[in-house]
Order: sequence, then structure tokens, then C-alpha cells
Amino acid sequence: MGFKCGIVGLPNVGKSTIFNALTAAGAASANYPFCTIDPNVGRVDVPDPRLQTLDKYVKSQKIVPASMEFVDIAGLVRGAASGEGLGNQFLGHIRQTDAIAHVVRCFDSGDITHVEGSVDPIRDIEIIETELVLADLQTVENAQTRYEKLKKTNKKEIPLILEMLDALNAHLQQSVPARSFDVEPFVGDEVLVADAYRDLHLITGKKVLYVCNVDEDMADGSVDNEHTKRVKERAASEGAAATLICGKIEEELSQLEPEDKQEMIQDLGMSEAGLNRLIRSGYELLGLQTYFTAGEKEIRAWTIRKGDKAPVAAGKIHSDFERGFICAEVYAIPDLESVGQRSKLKENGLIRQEGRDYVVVDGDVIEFRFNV
Ligand SMILES: Nc1ncnc2c1ncn2[C@@H]1O[C@H](COP(=O)(O)OP(=O)(O)OP(=O)(O)O)[C@@H](O)[C@H]1O
Ligand SMILES: [Mg+2]
Repeated sequence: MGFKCGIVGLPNVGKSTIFNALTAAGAASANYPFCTIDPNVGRVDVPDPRLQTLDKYVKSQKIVPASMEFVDIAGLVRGAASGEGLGNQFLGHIRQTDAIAHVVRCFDSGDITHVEGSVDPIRDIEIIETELVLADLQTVENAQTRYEKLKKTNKKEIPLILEMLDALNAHLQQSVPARSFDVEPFVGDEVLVADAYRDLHLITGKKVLYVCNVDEDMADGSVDNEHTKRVKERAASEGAAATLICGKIEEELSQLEPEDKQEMIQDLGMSEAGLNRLIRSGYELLGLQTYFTAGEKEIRAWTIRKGDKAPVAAGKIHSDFERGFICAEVYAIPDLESVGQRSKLKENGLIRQEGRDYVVVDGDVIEFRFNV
């Protein structure tokens, strides 16, 4: 499991275009059962050239990349919380995601209607953020009503939870996102307060990746214009990330066969498909990293958090691996490349034995030893 990302933005800014590009690219390169989980949920491979490098040395029957899910919902408009446009009820589909990809129109192309009449990314971001804060406020108010009813139960955590919800409500009332709310002082040593906060799944509490949807001539993402500069400044000021992508080009690229795709990428002066950049930014933003398992049956990429220790990494494969963890045998891909054969790693002392306190490094190839 990689991570799950909800796509938000004004109508007609290119959300579905980018979603289609992402999911078409994923479907072309992988054969998943139940690939389409829901019409608006798509699974995407995380592109990683290290898988192909590993395959050169460890001939295996299949390659299983890490994957992530994107959820595409209808655009939000100013006033959505009070029912404008399609309203905001579909935000429910993105409450359970790990992060938000906020698509912002940065392309000028005159024939695509902008609901606000002009291209102004910061104004657009503020409209969406206000709507997301209002949606979270509704969530908090519902929770307050629920916990008020529970007061009668005399459970000692209920007043503490209500105190936290009051403060959170006041915070959101100022039109500021939940991510700047400090819940710690309310938690103290009462984990149930932390649980209650987490169970709200506030949208503005999630990390944000701004996706600047730019014109075709900026498709390689290396040059900013006035619009993208402003979005990047805003992202930096709030600890978010920003990436440039031309949805239209990515959609076209995603429909091509690999060779034609490579040719078009070169013709456009791009170094790689913009989608790869987008996926990597998401990984970076969420502090995720990859480790590999590589055997004759399969080579597989696993997603873990930076800082995760070996037993946690093992638990991604199976909870038994975590419970019965004995040790991890670890090697690095560059070492494999330098000796040229997997069997030579051992002879050269390049396979390390690591214990439960080992912090996994991005790109490690691991074999776990465990008791069942
Ligand atoms: N970078 C781009 N340059 C020019 N046109 C683009 C670009 N990206 C998307 N478009 C065009 O913008 C239009 C709207 O795109 P799309 O349907 O993806 O928007 P959306 O955000 O999903 O809208 P809605 O919220 O209404 O579902 C489409 O005609 C699409 O081809
Ligand atoms: Mg759409």
C-alpha cells in the first residue's frame, strides 16, 4: 500500500484531466485486479527505475511496483458549504485520504472557462481553502452535538474532548486550516482526546500538494511564471509542496505506447513525464520512502515512512513478520551493480545483518528472518 490522495480544486481547472492521465498511465503499466475500485478512485504505479535495475541482476517472474490511489471529486465553488454549485457533500469521499492534491489553474488558454472569470491562483486557493475549512467546521459541530449527548455517560474523557472541540471550532471560525491547530495541550495524557481528534479526519488537517496546471509550453516544469511563483511562495509559507504539470500534455502522453511516449517527452524537451514528478513530490511531502524485496518469484517495492525500523517494514509484508522478527538481511542496489551478481554480494561481505533497531534506508533491498 502506498498512499491515498484526494484531488480538490475549482471546477474546470483540470482535476479530471490529471486524474485520467495518472490512472491511464497506471493501467497501461500494471495488471491489477479491481483496478477501478470506484469510478472516481484510481490506482497508480509509483514509477521507480530501481525496479528495472534490480531485475537486471535478480531475474524474477514479476515486478510489483508500489502503488498509490487518487480520488477525483467534483469541483468546489465559492459558497459550496451553503449549497452553491454541487455543494460539498462529496468531500466525504476524501476524508479518509492521507493527503490533498490541490489543482490550481495556472494556464491561460482563453477558450477554457474559468468560473471566477480570470486566472488568479491565490484567489482560487483561498476560495477552496475557505470551503474546506467550512466543511471541517460542519464536521466539528456534528461531533460537538454527539459528545454533548454523551456527557450523561460521565466518562471522564468527554469534558476534555468537548474542550478540545470548542477550541478547534473557534480556530476554524477564524478561517484558518486545522493543520495549524495545536491539539497537544488538550491531549495531555488522555489518548482518547487524540483519538477523538484523529477520528474527525479533518480535510484541512491533511498535508497539501499544490498542483499548478500550466500551459503546454511549460510542460517540463523547470520554469516558473508569475502564477506558479505565487503558488510556490504560498506553499513554502505553509509547509506545503508545489509542483508544475501540464494536464493536457500528460493526458496525451498517458495514451501513448512506451516508445512513442519517450519520443514525445524528448520532443517537448522534458526529462520525464510530469506525473512522475507529481508522485515523487507526494512521497516527499508525506515523508515516505521505499524498500525492496527481490527474489525469483517477484521483485517488489514497499512503501514505509522515513525513520521506520526494520520490524515495522517487515510488518508491511505480513503482521507475522513483524511479530516474529529475528533480523533483516540488507544490501544496497549500487553494491549489487558493482559486483554484478547477487551471489557475489555475500562473498564480498556486502550483505548486512540488521536487528530490530535498524532504521531502514530508502532503496534498501531486504530479506527478513522471522519465527512463526
Ligand atoms: N494544462 C492545460 N492547458 C489547457 N487546457 C487544459 C489544461 N488542463 C486541462 N485543460 C482543459 O480544461 C478543461 C477542464 O478540465 P477537467 O475536466 O479536467 O476539469 P475539472 O477540474 O475536472 O472540472 P470539474 O470540477 O468540472 O470536474 C478540459 O477541456 C481540459 O482539456
Ligand atoms: Mg472533473
